[in-house]
Amino acid sequence: MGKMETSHQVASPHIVSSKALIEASSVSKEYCLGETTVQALRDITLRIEPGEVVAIMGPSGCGKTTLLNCLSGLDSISSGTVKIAGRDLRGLSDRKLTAFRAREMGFIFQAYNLLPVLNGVENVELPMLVSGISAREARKRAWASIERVGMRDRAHHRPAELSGGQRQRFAIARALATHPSLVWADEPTGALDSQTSQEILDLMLHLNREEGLTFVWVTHAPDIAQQAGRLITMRDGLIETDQPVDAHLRNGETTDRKQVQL
Ligand SMILES: Nc1ncnc2c1ncn2[C@@H]1O[C@H](COP(=O)(O)OP(=O)(O)OP(=O)(O)O)[C@@H](O)[C@H]1O
Repeated sequence: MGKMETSHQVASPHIVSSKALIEASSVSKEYCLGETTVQALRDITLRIEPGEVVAIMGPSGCGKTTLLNCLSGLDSISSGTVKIAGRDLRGLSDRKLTAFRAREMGFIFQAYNLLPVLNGVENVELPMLVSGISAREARKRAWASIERVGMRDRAHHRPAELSGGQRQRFAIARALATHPSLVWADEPTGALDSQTSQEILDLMLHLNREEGLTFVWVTHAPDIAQQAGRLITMRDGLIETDQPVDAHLRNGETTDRKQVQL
């Protein structure tokens, strides 16, 4: 499969591809714990277009991370269908799914997930080396990606020598290095102070505007969610609301950033 043809051309919300980037139909997920079954997702149907920034909020345990894991193919679903760029994930073998994910999606986590013994550039290139890209090409792409997040002068530092915001920039560089069209972010600023958190959000929003990258954020924070283009709220494994975020909220024209309520 070639690259998603939507990359780099859909920063404007006015350009809507006829093909959804993410299409979930009646997705359910159950976890079996001995005699007990946890119904983590119940019949979720959802469509996300290329170029969107979507925030998912909801109380602890409502299924946000499970939804992200199931939509991205990190976890299997119990029933339903998930298609990414028209590709049904269940039709892929484990090996093909891993390769598809590595090529087409980036992941950002609250805990950065950088390896402490590697410096910044080595952390960024590692997943590419693992997925079989040549050392020379991986290094080239890693530097290009580090450039995009403004971390060139920190690239030879190990994570312990970096601030939280700088670590997250390297994690974003790692997520972007394969030029995915879609980036999943689970509490991407959860470990950061509010100013650094805003810088990381601004970076992601810039990448969305300038390069058409699609972002799905899982977050607890209303002030982050209201900077997305669309807000999905969940409760008990269900989608409770799904609506655009008002433009005036998104542009920060209000002083009350708590207006997005669960
Ligand atoms: N691997 C697992 N095995 C069993 N149950 C699980 C597993 N992962 C999640 N669950 C359960 O599924 C439900 C949804 O969990 P999930 O982590 O998706 O919630 P969340 O909304 O992301 O929560 P939080 O905001 O606290 O991170 C919870 O009841 C949780 O206990």
